[in-house]
Amino acid sequence: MKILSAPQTREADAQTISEEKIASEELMERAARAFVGWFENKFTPECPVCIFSGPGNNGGDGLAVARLLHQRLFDVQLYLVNDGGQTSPDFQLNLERLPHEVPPHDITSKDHLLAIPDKACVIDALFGTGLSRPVTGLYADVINWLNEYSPCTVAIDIPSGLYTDKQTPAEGAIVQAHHTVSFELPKLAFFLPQHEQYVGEWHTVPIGLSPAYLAEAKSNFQYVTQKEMQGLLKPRTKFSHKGTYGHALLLCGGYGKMGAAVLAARACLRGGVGLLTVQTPAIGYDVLQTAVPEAMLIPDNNRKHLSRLLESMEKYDAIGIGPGIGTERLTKTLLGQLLATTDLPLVIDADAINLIASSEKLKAQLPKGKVIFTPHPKEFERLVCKSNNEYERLEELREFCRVYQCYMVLKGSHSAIATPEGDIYFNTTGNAGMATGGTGDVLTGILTALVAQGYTLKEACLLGVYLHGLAGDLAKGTVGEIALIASDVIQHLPQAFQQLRRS
Ligand SMILES: NC(=O)C1=CN([C@@H]2O[C@H](COP(=O)(O)OP(=O)(O)OC[C@H]3O[C@@H](n4cnc5c(N)ncnc54)[C@H](O)[C@@H]3O)[C@@H](O)[C@H]2O)[C@@H](O)CC1
Ligand SMILES: Nc1ncnc2c1ncn2[C@@H]1O[C@H](COP(=O)(O)OP(=O)(O)O)[C@@H](O)[C@H]1O
Ligand SMILES: [K+]
Repeated sequence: MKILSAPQTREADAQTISEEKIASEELMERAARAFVGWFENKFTPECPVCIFSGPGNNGGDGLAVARLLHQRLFDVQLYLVNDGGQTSPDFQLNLERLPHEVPPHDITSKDHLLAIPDKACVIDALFGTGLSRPVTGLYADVINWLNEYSPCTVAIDIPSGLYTDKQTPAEGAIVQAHHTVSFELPKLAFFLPQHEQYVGEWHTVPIGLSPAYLAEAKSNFQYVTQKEMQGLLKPRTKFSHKGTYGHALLLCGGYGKMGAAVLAARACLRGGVGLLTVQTPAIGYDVLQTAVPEAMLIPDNNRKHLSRLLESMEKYDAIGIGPGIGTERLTKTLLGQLLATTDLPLVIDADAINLIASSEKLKAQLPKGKVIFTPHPKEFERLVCKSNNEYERLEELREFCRVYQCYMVLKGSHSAIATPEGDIYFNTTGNAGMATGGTGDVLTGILTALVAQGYTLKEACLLGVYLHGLAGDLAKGTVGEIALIASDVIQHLPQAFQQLRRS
């Protein structure tokens, strides 16, 4: 699903209004109703509501929400914050529609701010996507005060003060919301870790924006939905056999890190691969044969580290390399030989990324259109560069994938999947329980399995990252976030496949 920029959001609103031949106030009413529908599911009328409206249409939403919540028996206090600027026509209209039981209180100085009741919910309707400069002055005073005293803040559309799709200047105040309820689509800002403290949990509510506009809009940024992923999942056919589902080769494990190989191998098998061969250092032989009996094993000549490239790779369909391999010279040489000689698709993770990051020669050998990198932010920094902020990092991610014609999964809360064409897809599954050693090795196994089964590299990235997060979410359902370990993710992968198939 596309993520729109702030100007595109305005265009989408305008096109909807013109196609449906409705007044803009009607779209605002729809938006307010959608917000109130969400709000009523979350809060009961016992909870007092304090609404802070700014001068534009976001403020107008706040006014319409005040009227609708009052009709639904909520106790509403309404504050109009204005430093003397003009208000929008739809703001004015909704001001006139307010029932007399909801008298607006003007806030033109911070001295006008009144204490917020203990159990109240604050609705932030100061600014939305029309924010045109960093928030300072009176508005910043109100925002700072809310951030200090509001027990619970719900932002309409976007936390006030936060830029929709670019870096917010440091001097601007930003609302720290507990929930953000965005109209129709999430904003790019919601996917970036630096904004967690502002956005809180985000939700979207449909307001019926023009499907034609959404279909035609050009955006390099998308987010992954369950429906799209369901469409990618290939069925297993009746007369298929293990050869149908590909033969994966994993090069992984090292002294003290055989667990990484076990996790990657188990995940690869649970990822549906037909056959799996694992090449590990010789000390891993017993470990793997015992822990993963379904996998075939090729012990390396070297006891502790991978050192020898297999003579023939013909029978394999995909190679995954990296988990637990370390950064020994021998292993670096092997990696160089692999990059120079193979024409198989490669999933490159962990120390294999670090080895490539340390060598321009290895970078130059990367085969075009054949590689998926799966760095976490630190590995990304080594492989690509350090960034000043997360918008810059997204641009560097796109540029790297364009130059090297590779795919990359930049792992995190919303892992970003980048393609050589310059598109970035944000994942929407997963949870903080997955922030534990070994979950990345599991992802490498899953991606290698999907590529070996014939999914394109892009499909494998999208589907693999989604399923990995979904398995993590299902694991959270049984063991919770705190105790979750990487093996739990593998254990819930079967359920993740089944859930996606059924949904
Ligand atoms: N018809 C529409 O266009 C719809 C708009 N909707 C709402 O409208 C919002 C966008 O409304 P607007 O475009 O009116 O913009 P906003 O309400 O976000 O803000 C614009 C107003 O704030 C002022 N302003 C901007 N930055 C400021 C700053 N840093 N300090 C002080 N004043 C500042 C502008 O001069 C203008 O008066 C959306 O986020 C959404 O909440 C929804 O009601 C859906 C329909
Ligand atoms: N807060 C989080 N929310 C969702 N997913 C997360 C979170 N933290 C980590 N993950 C996921 O867990 C995995 C961690 O990978 P990585 O850091 O490489 O771990 P390791 O190297 O220990 O295997 C990634 O797929 C990442 O997206
Ligand atoms: K807002």
